[in-house]
This record gives sequence, C-alpha cells and structure tokens, in this order.
Amino acid sequence: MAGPEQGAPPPPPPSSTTTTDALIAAAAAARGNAHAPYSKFKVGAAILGESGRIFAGCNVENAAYPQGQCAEATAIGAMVTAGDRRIRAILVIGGEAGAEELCTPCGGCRQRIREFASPDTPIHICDPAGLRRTFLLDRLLPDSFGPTNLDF
Ligand SMILES: O=c1ccn([C@H]2C[C@H](O)[C@@H](CO)O2)c(=O)[nH]1
Repeated sequence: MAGPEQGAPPPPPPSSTTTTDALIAAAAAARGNAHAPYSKFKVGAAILGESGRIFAGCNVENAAYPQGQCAEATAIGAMVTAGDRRIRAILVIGGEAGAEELCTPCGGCRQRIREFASPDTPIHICDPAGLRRTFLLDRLLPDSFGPTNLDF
C-alpha cells in the first residue's frame, strides 16, 4: 500500500491566514444564497466556533420587512443549533468591491455577537474583493451589556 510520498513536505500548520481564507470562502458562498429581493443588498457571514467548525449564514429578507434577518443572525443560529456556544471569530461580506462604506454589523447584530463572544473577539469585514478591515468587538460595541450583567 502506498504511503505518503517520500520527501513530500509536511502540511503547514493551520494559521490565522488559512482560517480567514476559510471564513471568507464560507461567507461568500452563503452570500450567494442570500434572499434579498427588497434591498438587493446581499450579505454573508461566517463564524469560527469554539470547536473549530465554521458556521455560515446569509440575510433572509421578508415581504413583511421587519421580519427580515441579517446574515450574522443566521450564522449565529447555525452555530447554536450545531452545539457551539462561543464565537472565536466572525467575518462579514457585503457591499460593493472598494466601496467607501464598510458592511459592518448593525447594532442589533453587534449585541447578538456579544452574547457569544468576548471584547477581544475579531470581527473581519470584507467586500466581494476581499478583507477590508478587522475590528475587535469592544471597538464596535463598547461598554456593552452582556451575559455577565446577569451573572452568566
Ligand atoms: O451587517 C449586515 C448589514 C446588513 N444586512 C442585511 C439586512 C438587510 O437584509 C440588508 C440591507 O440592510 O442587508 C446584514 O445581513 N448584515
């Protein structure tokens, strides 16, 4: 039985670059499935969970507008459904390549992320051309109210 190829270099250890690339791929694929007929603004999100698994989501709009759901909320739902409870990193893709405005999470989603993340959890913001900027949660939601306020 043939073993590994002699002399082949060992696979590189996982790095934050490959993790970010995997999050970008998952979020971009989810964005492709977004249901955004009203805003036409498609968004994808991907979460690196505590288990090392990646959970993706897209925005799901509704004819009754307030019933629409953001991509981040969909991804958080997928994570919780699968049994993970901590967000190690989250990545969002939306908007136009090179647009001045970044597709940062809305206020409600910042709070949703807070439930499962820490002040130093990275939030990567991408456009369809790639990574634009990384914020820590504490920068987007300073002095936040969270589970610790309720002794959790
Ligand atoms: O971070 C964001 C910002 C916006 N949206 C969605 C909500 C709505 O469907 C559309 C326009 O606001 O984009 C997200 O999913 N995530």
